[in-house]
Amino acid sequence: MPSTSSVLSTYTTFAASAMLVRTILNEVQTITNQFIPQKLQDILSSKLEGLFGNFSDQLTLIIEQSEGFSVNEIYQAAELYLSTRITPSIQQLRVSQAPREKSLSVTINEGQKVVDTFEGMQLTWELVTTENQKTSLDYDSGLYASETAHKSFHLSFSKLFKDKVLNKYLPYVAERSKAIKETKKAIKLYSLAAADAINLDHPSTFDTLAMDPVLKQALIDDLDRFVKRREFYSRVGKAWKRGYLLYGPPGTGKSSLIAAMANYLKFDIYDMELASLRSNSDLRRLLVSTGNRSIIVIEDIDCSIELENRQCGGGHDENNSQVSTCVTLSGLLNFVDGLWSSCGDERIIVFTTNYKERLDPALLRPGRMDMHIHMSYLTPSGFKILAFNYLKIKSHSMFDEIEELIKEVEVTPAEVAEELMKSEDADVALNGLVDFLLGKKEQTMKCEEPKVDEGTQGNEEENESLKNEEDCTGQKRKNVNKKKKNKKLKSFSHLLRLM
Ligand SMILES: Nc1ncnc2c1ncn2[C@@H]1O[C@H](COP(=O)(O)OP(=O)(O)OP(=O)(O)O)[C@@H](O)[C@H]1O
Ligand SMILES: [Mg+2]
Repeated sequence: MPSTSSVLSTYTTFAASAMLVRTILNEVQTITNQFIPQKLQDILSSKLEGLFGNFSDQLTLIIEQSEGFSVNEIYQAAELYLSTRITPSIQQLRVSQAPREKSLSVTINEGQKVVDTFEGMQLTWELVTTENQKTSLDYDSGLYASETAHKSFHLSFSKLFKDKVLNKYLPYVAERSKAIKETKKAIKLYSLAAADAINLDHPSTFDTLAMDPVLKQALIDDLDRFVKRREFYSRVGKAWKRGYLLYGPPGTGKSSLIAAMANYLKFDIYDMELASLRSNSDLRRLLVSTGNRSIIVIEDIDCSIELENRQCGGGHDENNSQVSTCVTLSGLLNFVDGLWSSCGDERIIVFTTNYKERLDPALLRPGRMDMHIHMSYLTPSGFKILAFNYLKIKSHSMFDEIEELIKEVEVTPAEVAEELMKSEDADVALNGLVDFLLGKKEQTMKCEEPKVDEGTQGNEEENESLKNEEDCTGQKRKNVNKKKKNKKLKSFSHLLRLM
């Protein structure tokens, strides 16, 4: 067995020769810079690197922006981390500000190097862009190619530190980026409609949300438990995921609740518009591309699944092979059960619907969605929250009257919010709200007039009464359908963009 000193001396000799080779390479570089055209220089230097590369004491880790279709979490972490490691030696920075972003985002530009130190190691980061990389997407219908610029970070350091970089430094970068993200509060909203994510700038929080206080607390506790239980999930062999089904009439705050959850957890939101996906494989591709610590939202699940019946069908692509043209329920369930479990960590999925009863029982089976949350019409305690949100008042002489009316009529938080926004003067706004509620009560009473007793009334009157009832239910249905129709155009992200 070689003695420690002989190993050391062999290593010293090796390191010395590596340094010598480096010096020679640098010299050659200086000479070639002066006399040889750039193209030839590149070829020569790559050949020389190839010849002597093995002697280099440097190791370079390539961190690609994406691996296949999935995002590379460490790339994203590095990008965020490096934005806090800008040193005076850097000559170019990339600065941007998206329309809804509050602050500038600063990143290093391609070709720029950032030198970082960590526990006695020196590490060099470089952003490298490769243009025109061909990507083939495997849709059910076949392949198609696209040309994209592909980015990667090259992280170089001494070969001696390989283990330390992999086991300590990179986890540190990931941890730091998580912390930076929390302080930046930059929650991203990804959707199919927009190529780039936008910052979620939705003001909804649990404090501003009017919902049953017990249910609200139960949900907050559930979320707290979920994010703390990394070890628990791995110990019991369960994927670290949680599913919520939000159901209730339009305007009761389902979308607002999702924004409140994202703001609370600092999770990004992925808005999946099932209607714009062509097939289950589109869905798979999209899901795999979602990041950790995110909320995946599928709004109006009843409408999305309805699509299956109306629009699903076979078709043929140019190669005459069968293609499916929509996402199916089973595709979705597969994802909830299986694929979902195998991609990533710390994810929440939220389905919303106006009609829980219309959902396929398969979706509601225990275990699929962990919590079913009913967003109901406004309650007196919910009204107090809205009054405080919109008018900054905690009490008012009209509160009792309003609360009584709220108990009698079905009114959504959205309707009340709209009334409260009409004036900054509390008296005016609350008076307007009372008129609105009285109008609603009158309409409800008209619709609920008792049915005539058989035999005591003439047929004509009976028919009139039935007609009246039909009008009311018909009207109710019509209203919901009208809202739904508008909603077809309105995804979660669309809604936020309009705000
Ligand atoms: N529970 C609530 N608390 C506070 N504000 C609410 C609540 N519900 C609705 N609002 C107000 O009404 C607006 C519309 O509500 P939201 O979009 O969250 O309803 P929704 O339940 O998602 O409706 P839909 O079923 O039509 O998608 C919100 O932007 C908010 O201003
Ligand atoms: Mg909604």
